[in-house]
Amino acid sequence: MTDLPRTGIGVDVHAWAPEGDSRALWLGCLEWPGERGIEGHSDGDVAAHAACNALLSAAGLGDLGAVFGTGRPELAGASGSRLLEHVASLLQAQGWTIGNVAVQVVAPRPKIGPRRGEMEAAMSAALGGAAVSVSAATTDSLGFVGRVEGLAGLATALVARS
Ligand SMILES: Nc1ccn([C@@H]2O[C@H](COP(=O)(O)O)[C@@H](O)[C@H]2O)c(=O)n1
Ligand SMILES: C[C@@]1(CO)OP(=O)(O)OP(=O)(O)OC[C@H]1O
Repeated sequence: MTDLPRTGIGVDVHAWAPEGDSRALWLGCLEWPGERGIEGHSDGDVAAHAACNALLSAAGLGDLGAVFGTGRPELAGASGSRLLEHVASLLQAQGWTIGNVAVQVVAPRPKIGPRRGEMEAAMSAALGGAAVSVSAATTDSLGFVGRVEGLAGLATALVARS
C-alpha cells in the first residue's frame, strides 16, 4: 500500500484577559505590544496551538492535551514556538515530513495583514522551515469572537512519509 500524504485539522480558543491586565498577547509566535493579552496555562497562542493540533492530527499523534497534558507545571507560560518545535521533533522522530500548515486567526484584532509575513516566518522557523501560511477573519462582530470574549485559531496541515 502506497503511503499517501495525510491532512490534519486543528482548532484552539482562548479567552481574552480582563481589560487592563498586564499579560502580553502572543499570537503566531510573535508578541503584539499594545494589544490585550490572553488567558491560558501556556502563553495562550491560539495560532501556534491550532497548528500543533493540525500537525498532530495529520500524523495520528493525538492533540495538544495528549502530548503536553492540560496543566503540567513545567509548561506554565510555555511559548507557542516551544510547543511547535516539540511537535515538529515528534513528527520527525516518527518519520513524517511537514508539507505545509495553513492557519486562520478568527478575531477582530490584532490586524494580521501588516504582520502576516513576520508571523509566517516565525511559525515556519519553529517548524524547522516548513511552509506556513496565515490568514484572518473578523466574524463581522458575531458570536463570542464578535463580543470580544475570546479569539480562535484554526489550522490544517499536510504531512507525508519522509
Ligand atoms: N484580525 C484580522 C481580521 C481580518 N483581517 C483582514 O481583514 C479581511 C476582512 O475580514 P472579514 O472578517 O471582514 O472577512 C480579512 O480577509 C483579512 O485580510 C486581518 O488582517 N486581521
Ligand atoms: C498548551 C497547554 C499546555 O498546558 O496549555 P493551554 O495554555 O491551556 O492551552 P490549550 O490550547 O488549552 O492546550 C492545553 C495545554 O496542552
